[in-house]
Amino acid sequence: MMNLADLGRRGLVLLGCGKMGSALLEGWLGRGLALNSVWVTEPFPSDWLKGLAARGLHLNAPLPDAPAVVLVAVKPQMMAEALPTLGALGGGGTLFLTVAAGTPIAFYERTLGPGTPVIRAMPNTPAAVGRGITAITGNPLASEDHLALAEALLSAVGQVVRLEGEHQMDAVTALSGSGPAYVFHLIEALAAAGEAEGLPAPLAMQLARATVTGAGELAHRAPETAAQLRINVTSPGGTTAAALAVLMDADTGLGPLMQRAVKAAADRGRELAR
Ligand SMILES: NC(=O)C1=CN([C@@H]2O[C@H](COP(=O)(O)OP(=O)(O)OC[C@H]3O[C@@H](n4cnc5c(N)ncnc54)[C@H](OP(=O)(O)O)[C@@H]3O)[C@@H](O)[C@H]2O)C=CC1
Ligand SMILES: O=C(O)[C@@H]1CCC=N1
Repeated sequence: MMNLADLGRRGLVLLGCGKMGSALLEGWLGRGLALNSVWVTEPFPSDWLKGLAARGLHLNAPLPDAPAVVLVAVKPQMMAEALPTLGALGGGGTLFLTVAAGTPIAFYERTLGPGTPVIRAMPNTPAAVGRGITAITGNPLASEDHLALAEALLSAVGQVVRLEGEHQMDAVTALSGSGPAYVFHLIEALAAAGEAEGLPAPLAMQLARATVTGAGELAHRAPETAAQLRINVTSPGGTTAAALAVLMDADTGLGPLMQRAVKAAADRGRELAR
């Protein structure tokens, strides 16, 4: 694991520091990255960022000539406006690590110059509690050292997996990038169903939230497969089996519904890439 303090000499730049940029920065600072080795470009900085700036982080200040890494964490819709401001850093040994959904590596190469190492990463918001999962893939100029550096940076907020190539990125975005939202919606839907069965709203929400987070933690820690954990809950002829008959219906169950949802997200990723 690379020592984040090693980045201090050349510096690390964040272009955009909203939810995802902040989650990553918090993880890095927690692992010993020095505040004065971080430059953040962000039009509307949070109070948290302003507090860090008071303690040495460079906020909306002139950038170093050749930082080790630029993390790009603006929304894809802002990319065409934001990225060209860093054009001077392209092609000069700075690794561009981007978490933006949809925007293809070719866009960065066009904007920053073909000699620029680019790694595209797809994290997710459990990064905020160190339990994210991030998938990465790079252009041909991204060396093994660059990939290892990206892995070291991103492992500060959870697991990291390498993809076979960029062609897998839309599916990954639709599964793990957007996936936490599906789980949060499951909590909402479960609570609403409990209310429909007569429970008061606060109790239904407490039960639903604890059930989803508890089941998630069990899935995280237990050696069994998800299928076995499901079977462990299901008494023959009991209540769970009755619910699963609905949820596992081949036509109207959660399987085909989830396929439609994930396909919609992947299709949107492909649209954003155009
Ligand atoms: N949220 C998620 O679950 C995930 C997000 N991503 C990707 O991460 C990226 C960031 O998303 P997220 O953190 O949620 O979004 P946010 O809107 O929270 O963060 C984006 C930040 O970039 C800032 N910004 C806008 N224009 C510029 C500019 N010209 N220069 C510098 N900064 C600018 C925005 O400022 P302002 O608010 O003032 O406009 C904002 O603070 C996106 O590309 C998204 O696709 C990837 C995986 C998961
Ligand atoms: O909704 C989005 O576009 C981003 C990408 C993955 C999660 N959030």
